[in-house]
Amino acid sequence: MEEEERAESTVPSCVSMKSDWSKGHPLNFGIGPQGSPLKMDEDRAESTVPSCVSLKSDMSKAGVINFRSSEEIERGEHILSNWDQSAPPGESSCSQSGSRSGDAEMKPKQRSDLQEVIEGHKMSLKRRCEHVTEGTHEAGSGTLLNKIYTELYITEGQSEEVDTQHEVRQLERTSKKNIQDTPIKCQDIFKVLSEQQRHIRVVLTNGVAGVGKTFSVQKFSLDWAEGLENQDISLVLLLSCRELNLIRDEQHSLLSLLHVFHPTLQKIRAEDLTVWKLLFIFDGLDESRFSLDFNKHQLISDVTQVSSVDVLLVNLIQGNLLPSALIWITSRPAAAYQIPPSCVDRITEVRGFTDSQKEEYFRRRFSDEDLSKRIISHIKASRSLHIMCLIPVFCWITAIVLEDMMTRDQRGELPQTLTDLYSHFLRVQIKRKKQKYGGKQRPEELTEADKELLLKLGRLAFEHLEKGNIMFYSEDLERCGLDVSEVSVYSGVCTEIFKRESVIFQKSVYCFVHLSIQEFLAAVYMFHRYTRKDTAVISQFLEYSEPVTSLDGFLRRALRKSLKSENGHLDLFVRFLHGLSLESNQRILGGLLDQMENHPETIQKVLNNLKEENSNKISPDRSINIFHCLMEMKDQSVHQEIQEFLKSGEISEMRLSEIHCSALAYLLQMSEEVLDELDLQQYNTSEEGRRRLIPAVRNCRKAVLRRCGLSEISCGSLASALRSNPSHLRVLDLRGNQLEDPAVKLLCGALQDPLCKLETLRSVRDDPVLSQV
Ligand SMILES: Nc1ncnc2c1ncn2[C@@H]1O[C@H](COP(=O)(O)OP(=O)(O)OP(=O)(O)O)[C@@H](O)[C@H]1O
Repeated sequence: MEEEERAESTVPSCVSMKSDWSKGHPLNFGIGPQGSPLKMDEDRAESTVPSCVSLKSDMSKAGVINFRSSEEIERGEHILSNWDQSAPPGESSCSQSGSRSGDAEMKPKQRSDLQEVIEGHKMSLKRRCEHVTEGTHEAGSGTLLNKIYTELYITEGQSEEVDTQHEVRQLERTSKKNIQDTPIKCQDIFKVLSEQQRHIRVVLTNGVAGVGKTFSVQKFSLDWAEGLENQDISLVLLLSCRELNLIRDEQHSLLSLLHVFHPTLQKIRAEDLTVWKLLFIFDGLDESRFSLDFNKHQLISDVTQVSSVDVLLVNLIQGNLLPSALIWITSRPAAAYQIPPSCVDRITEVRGFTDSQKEEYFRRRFSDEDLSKRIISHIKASRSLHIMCLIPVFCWITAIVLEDMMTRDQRGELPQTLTDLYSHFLRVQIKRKKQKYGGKQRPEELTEADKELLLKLGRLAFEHLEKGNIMFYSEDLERCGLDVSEVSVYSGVCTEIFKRESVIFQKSVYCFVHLSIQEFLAAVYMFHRYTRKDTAVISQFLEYSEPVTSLDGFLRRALRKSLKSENGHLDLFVRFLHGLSLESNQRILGGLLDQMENHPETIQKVLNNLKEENSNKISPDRSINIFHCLMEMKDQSVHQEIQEFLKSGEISEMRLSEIHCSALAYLLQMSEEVLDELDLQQYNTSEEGRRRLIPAVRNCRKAVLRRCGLSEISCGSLASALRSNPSHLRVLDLRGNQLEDPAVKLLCGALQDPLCKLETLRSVRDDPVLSQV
């Protein structure tokens, strides 16, 4: 890959998910001249495209958790400790722990037994947290967390509106969050840091997919288990929500639940729990399949009282059960609303890596200093990659791909789009598998058996993506024709694609290492079905009975289906699907997909369809994904035209199509400059085009949306913009719109939100409700 080439690299971005995965904005805003709506820094003038991330996924890819049986633990792991129960002074913020109050009444034998239990637990927790599956070449040999763990940028407070939108968009917005919130270190998460703060009992940590929430709780737990931090806490009890799902239908007491998930604690008695200072960590609330009802539930205050898991959780969080226990919940933003703010003493947000932390990550990851330097300079040269690397999981994927490209003899072009990046990623995984097993073919070549296996994984990925599932059981695998033992071998080798997550009660749970990988494999599978003319699968997916015969027809219907999804769970998938239609990406996949001979006219048709797609009934926020699909197909025309438009400074001169408006909305929204005024009437475009500009309201001080024919759907977008944080909007002019009741309700809700900082609202004259707000 040539240096020059890289500096020009464009695209995108990426990731999704329920994902709430990501935020980059690689688009080139640098060119706003004086008088254009944007004022931009010169050094950004060369930047190109966007980035992005998605994922609802709810899967993080931290280490495999192996629950060991209590017999195992009893057999060999009693550590007679010299652990000092007296906590180092000043470590904790928790005034009400009462943690050791019962110790005085304990007999020495009892106390030493308990110390033993705690030491055993520490050892087991250490074992669980010290290795992660990140980037390992060898099956089963996880990397040491401490070797690769890089400090993350975590802040106190919440910067983004909590909504249920797709993670891709959340990530995209994240990239421009202002960096003025107070940073907080992971180990200080329960500490009182200012005089205004009171005792911190419940902490809620938000963050988009892949941003490092699981890594943070693992690091916190490891430091505690190794005796380094937070030693005033007697027991750290790490419970991942995806594992709690496994006992969703069972009845448990809090005590028996702990025995199930932490067999080392078998000897613990109910009274121990009430006198010790405990910390419960619930990692990945977004992955939980139970619904927490804080208003109406059974009251539980006894750790031996049996109930359902969700009721136990609600009582713990509300403080009815073990009121002095500390609670740390992590979640993607879309699910965090489940916890009422009144129960939460501190909200933090993991925001990923700052620029210097990104570099630190690559330095830690590669012992070869020269290689890490080259990788860092490559990433810096490509604005889109650099922005994507704000999210650690993309650092990881980028590191794997670039390491491979740079250590290979023949060097290809640096990945420009997400599909490029993920295709390379899959190819590297395949190669690793080959290197491990040897074989006659060149490492890149796939055997028929490999293809078959990957496509079955793709089917699993697709079928469950549609249903919103990210965890699978053996039965699910079998239903897709996957042999569980085969998958174990495969996942053992390609640990970065698919893994066995945990084993509880002899039941294995599997998942893809990240939702974006599930989305990518799902797209590979669907594209393969298309090339094989599998009308049954295609029609079922598209919910369309007529056979789809052309590539452009297939992609158009897939796009429409994705736009219909309320939470955008197919957005990244459909972006990948468009990217996979390019021969260049099919080639990277080394024969996994049948190489299609696409006539340039067909590709042109697909591009035209994207540019002309009518999104009348689609939220303007969602319409931006159409522009991302275009970028995924490496079509720069719309992007360039918008750059020209911004450069010209004559905003009312050029006629803007709807896709131009989505591109512009994206650029304005992601710009680091806040626009003084956005007046939709100034743009020479259709009514629909004007509506597509609404997402840009997020990044301006005054928005004039007069006579725009605002519908309920566009008001939904507007309401979300009003709630965004930081909120720049002070003046909103809505005159000349006939708003229906549901639209007014949406706006009223947003106007009452504490995040909304609006000072002046010029509303519809004959809409008394809105004018009163
Ligand atoms: N602090 C860190 N240092 C180094 N790598 C990190 C760090 N945080 C995250 N990563 C990388 O990003 C990946 C995803 O991180 P993690 O699983 O913690 O994200 P998450 O926020 O829990 O995501 P999800 O919401 O999808 O579960 C990790 O497997 C690792 O490769």
